[in-house]
Amino acid sequence: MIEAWPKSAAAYAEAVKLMPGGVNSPVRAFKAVGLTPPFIQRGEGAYLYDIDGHRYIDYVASWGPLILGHRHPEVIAALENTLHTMGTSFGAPTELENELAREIIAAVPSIEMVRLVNSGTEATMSAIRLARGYTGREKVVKFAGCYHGHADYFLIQAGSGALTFGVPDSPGVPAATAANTIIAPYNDLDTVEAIFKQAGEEIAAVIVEPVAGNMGCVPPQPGFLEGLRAITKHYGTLLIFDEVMTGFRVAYGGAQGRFGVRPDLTCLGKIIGGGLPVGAYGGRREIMARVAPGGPVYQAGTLSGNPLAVSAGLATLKVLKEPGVYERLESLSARLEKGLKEAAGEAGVPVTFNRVGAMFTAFFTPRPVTDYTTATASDTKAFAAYFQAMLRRGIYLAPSQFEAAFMSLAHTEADIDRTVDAAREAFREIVA
Ligand SMILES: N[C@H](C=O)CCC(=O)O
Repeated sequence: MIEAWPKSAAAYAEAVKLMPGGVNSPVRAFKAVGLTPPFIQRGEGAYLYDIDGHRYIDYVASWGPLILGHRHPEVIAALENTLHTMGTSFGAPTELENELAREIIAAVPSIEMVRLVNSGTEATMSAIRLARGYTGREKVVKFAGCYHGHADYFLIQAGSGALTFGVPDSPGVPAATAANTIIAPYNDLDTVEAIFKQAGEEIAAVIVEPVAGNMGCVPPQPGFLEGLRAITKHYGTLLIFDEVMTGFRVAYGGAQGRFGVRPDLTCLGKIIGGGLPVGAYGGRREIMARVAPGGPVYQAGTLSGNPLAVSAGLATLKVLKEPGVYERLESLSARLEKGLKEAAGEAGVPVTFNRVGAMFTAFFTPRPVTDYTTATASDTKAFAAYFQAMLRRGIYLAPSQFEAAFMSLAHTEADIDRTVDAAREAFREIVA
């Protein structure tokens, strides 16, 4: 049992003087769980080590990219090789970029051409600009609780850190910009149909997380993605899947591979950079051909396609293509799901467990969680108590109820069983 984090507390006290909230991304501040964060010294496999000498079983995985675990030997070898034989960045084409583009196009069913960028936010921003440029329309439909990065027109009923900190509609977003974003409840096709009946000819794109991960993990109801595909096709609107989280995670071909629905554009990030900053957007050739310099829709980036991120991504995808990888992730995740459900049940804690493959969330509510309203009904105080109890037992969860957790290939059955034992105690502690 971990009792104290004196070195982390000192580091955090200094950090808050240097950076807003002491962090470079809000959720890292641990405010929603009533703690200050442990400062990380290093990662190894499924484990994180903090500067106070504690080890944690990590279910954050740097918010998803580290599906192989920390410091995977093949990723490290690829990075070392690139560093020693190539360098860090040229701002000029490399064959490595061709290789990653080929790999993405082969894997993701709807992508015929792809552009690499530096983050998921860049990918979604660029996809929206392209959709607007392609259709000549301005309005965009997004779903309450979905998070597509922090561009102005996405910070409207946004999930993730924005929801965690109670700013799903951020100050600083011009009203005129917000007016072009139309919000619908996730998994609610009737509302989407009604929106299209009213304004269908003005809507450039519907953007959706095909499995929502930024209000906690919320799977699409049967028919939801298919319905979006049919409606958007009917109105000449582009369907954009934000697969920054789900790409190469819920299946090698992402959610579109798993559910068999093809969007017009897809946004990627996280796993395709193997833990380095990356993003990508891609889709049908005739749409992507509108991107500069082939077409008029402008988008650029100094570090886009840099060899380090690309080689870490390629090494990661190479391992993910090995036989049995997704079956292994499924079996580990199912074992954890079963154990946590049993532990919560034994303690009498009402928990709803949502999971798609190796991404999942335990919501502190007895009712099904299918959208923003049902996700935000989760008892965040109970979650915070559970989070603290788990952290003290060496289990590192996302410090917010409104984030998905991630399994990696580095986790073992023993790690899962240790996590379930910790959860059994944690559930008992929070009802005591
Ligand atoms: N849900 C976010 C990204 O996917 C969490 C990362 C962050 O906000 O720092």
